[in-house]
Amino acid sequence: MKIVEVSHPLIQHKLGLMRRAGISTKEFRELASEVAALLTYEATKDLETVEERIHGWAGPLNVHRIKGKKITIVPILRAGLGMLPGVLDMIPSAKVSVVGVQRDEKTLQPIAYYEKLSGRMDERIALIVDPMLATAGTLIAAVDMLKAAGCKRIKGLFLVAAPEGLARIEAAHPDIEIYTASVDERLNEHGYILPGLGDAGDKIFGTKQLPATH
Ligand SMILES: O=P(O)(O)OC[C@H]1O[C@H](OP(=O)(O)OP(=O)(O)O)[C@H](O)[C@@H]1O
Ligand SMILES: O=c1cc[nH]c(=O)[nH]1
Ligand SMILES: [Mg+2]
Repeated sequence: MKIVEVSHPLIQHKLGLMRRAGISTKEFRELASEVAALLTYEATKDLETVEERIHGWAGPLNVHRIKGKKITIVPILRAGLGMLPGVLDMIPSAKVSVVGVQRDEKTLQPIAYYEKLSGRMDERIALIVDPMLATAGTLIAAVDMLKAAGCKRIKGLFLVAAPEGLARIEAAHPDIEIYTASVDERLNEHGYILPGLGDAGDKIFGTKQLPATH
């Protein structure tokens, strides 16, 4: 399976900022989107283009445009929405297919609860976006949905991935490609990535439950 850990200095710098304890919702959100844009640049390097003859300011010339039905971005609710603006900045005309999968906090099993896909999924490249690839239960459920809809070419963009999850997705769906800003050390006993980012969804949406002060 193609796994690309994108070690560009800009990505590493921004990911380092995201790892600080106490980061604000605003800053985490901005950085998630910025890293997503940079991961998109890397993940779309191999897109095929076709030549087209146009009239330029100094006369006719050949230019390149992306071939075929192009891309559908697939944010996994909720946290994947935090990466969507950055991906759309790079591919403004992309269709968006929304998938809802939530991990049961006790069993860590994925629960699929929503699906609204673009048309002609069989002709599109799907770019799944989700900040965290932990046990990979969520990703496997999302890829199952996309393949059931006819999707043949799937890439996943993650801010951070755990080695355990990468091994599981490779066993389940070796034909997809993974792009991540970091392959971290491991999962803890609650299925959180270490050193990781903590709960990415809570940080993007500002829903972190603070301990009671009385
Ligand atoms: O690889 P896994 O072990 O399945 O875990 C990763 C999933 O967990 C988080 O979502 P969460 O279930 O917290 O939902 P949320 O986005 O609504 O917060 C994260 O955004 C991934 O979707
Ligand atoms: O570390 C993790 C694992 C799953 N979901 C998160 O938000 N963070
Ligand atoms: Mg969450």
